[in-house]
Amino acid sequence: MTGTYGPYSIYVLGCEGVGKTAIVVRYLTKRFLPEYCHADNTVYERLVVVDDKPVQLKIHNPTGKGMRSKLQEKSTFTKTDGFIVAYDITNRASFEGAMDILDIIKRETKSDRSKERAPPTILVGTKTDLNHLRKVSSAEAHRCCWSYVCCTFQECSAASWSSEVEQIFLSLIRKMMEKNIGTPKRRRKISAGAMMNSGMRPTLPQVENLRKDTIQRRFSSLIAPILRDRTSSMSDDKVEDATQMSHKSISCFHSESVNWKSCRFTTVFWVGFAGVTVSSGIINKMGLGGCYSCIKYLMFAFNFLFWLVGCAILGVAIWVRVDPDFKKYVEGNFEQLYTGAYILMGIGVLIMIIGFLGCCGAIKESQCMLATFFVLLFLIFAILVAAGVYALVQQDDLKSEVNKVLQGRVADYHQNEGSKTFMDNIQVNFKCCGASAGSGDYLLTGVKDLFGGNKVGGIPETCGDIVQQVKPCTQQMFDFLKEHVIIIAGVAIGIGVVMVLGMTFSCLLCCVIRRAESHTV
Ligand SMILES: Nc1nc2c(ncn2[C@@H]2O[C@H](COP(=O)(O)OP(=O)(O)OP(=O)(O)O)[C@@H](O)[C@H]2O)c(=O)[nH]1
Repeated sequence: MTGTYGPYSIYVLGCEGVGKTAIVVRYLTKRFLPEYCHADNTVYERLVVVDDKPVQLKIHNPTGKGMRSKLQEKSTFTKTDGFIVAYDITNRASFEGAMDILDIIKRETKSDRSKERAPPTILVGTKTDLNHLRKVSSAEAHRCCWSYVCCTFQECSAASWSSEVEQIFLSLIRKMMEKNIGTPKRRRKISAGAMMNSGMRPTLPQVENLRKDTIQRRFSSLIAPILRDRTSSMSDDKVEDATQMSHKSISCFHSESVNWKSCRFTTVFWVGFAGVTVSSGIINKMGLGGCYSCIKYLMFAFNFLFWLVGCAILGVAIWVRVDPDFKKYVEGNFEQLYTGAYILMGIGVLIMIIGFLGCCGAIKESQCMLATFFVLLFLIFAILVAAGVYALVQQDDLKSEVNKVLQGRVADYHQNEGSKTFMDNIQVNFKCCGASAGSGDYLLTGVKDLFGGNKVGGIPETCGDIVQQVKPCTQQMFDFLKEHVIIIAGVAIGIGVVMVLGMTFSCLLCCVIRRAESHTV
């Protein structure tokens, strides 16, 4: 490090509430506080290192209130080396305000300096974590920025990424250094001692005060309702104790030199409190930020898959209904399969509709679509749970129904080719015979002979050997289900979890959208 560059004077300008303080504090402390209280025209002085060179900065952060009149002061432009002009991407008026400020900078700096000496300016779109509420596109801001001398454009979120904010300051500082403002004429080597004497401290008293102020204000507003709530059932002297303790703890922060030892217990308490309140505040103010986008795209991907599954089910159902080979097997024998195909078509279409609502609802951030998605998913979930419970409770009824169907097919086995194919398939696949009495079921079947007697049709070959012949198909089929109950339960739980996740995400997304909308109004 050869010497210190600067001091460079940077003005951070923009309308009220666009997040000027947030980006300055983010750059200087790498932190984001959801609320800031600061005096007008706060100046932060800091020594930073850029590309191995020490650079002294003076960052001016006037409040957005009455920005126009502040810009009438000529000194703002003559003594400034670089500008950051901020607007809130979710607030169009703040963008127009930023354009006005750029106009004023353009006008004022042209009269003071040559074009080449115009101070580097960065137009910054803030709060990109609220992208879903964006009112100013990056392309438009880029276009507008081009018409100003030495103006570049960047976007950032002080709430989410400190690196974006750092990049903004770094590029501005580099530009100021490139322009040689402050070097070598204004460059001076500043020793640590000289720095202390001149009042330029590497620490940040303003930021410390700001943080202390913010914490105090937040604590005061927090403690009031809590104390009110906690003390409502206390005796008078206990109320007095509690009030004194809270005052004592707050006064720890008020005192000029904080005596951490004497405030040990209360400090621990408040630090915990601060953690909870600051993090909940961040979540509230950020509209969930990156997490929100993550849920949004997860929701989209999940529902796109859901939609594809719906398409596949519909496709299979249509194929079952129209395929000529399948028709040969089904017609006259197992017409119920067609009913099944129609049911599958309905399920496929329903899944496609739900997937479509979920996809569009997530991408378009439509509360209406997301709510419909939630209601439909909830209905299906309820129906499936009810059907599952019914199947478990009414197992015996179900068994007798299946048995009836099989007995009908066994009775028809020797007369109807369809019933024969049907039973043969079941008997081969489940290694069983007949419906409820094994091969005995076939002894009662057959066609009447010429003399009117019962002609025994015989036991089908597909009933296999003597061991298989004693296994009735109804029992075998239910045993199969019992053996595979873990897999069936796993699949059912998997489907349930996916549905519950879908419902939770859609609810969460709806809440975030609603909260973010109310946050910007
Ligand atoms: N979601 C989100 N909120 C932000 C961001 N930056 C600032 N805010 C919020 O915007 C509000 C205003 O931020 P400030 O930094 O005080 O804005 P300012 O431009 O300094 O305001 P003035 O000094 O009044 O002109 C605060 O509630 C911040 O929490 C951001 O990147 N994302």
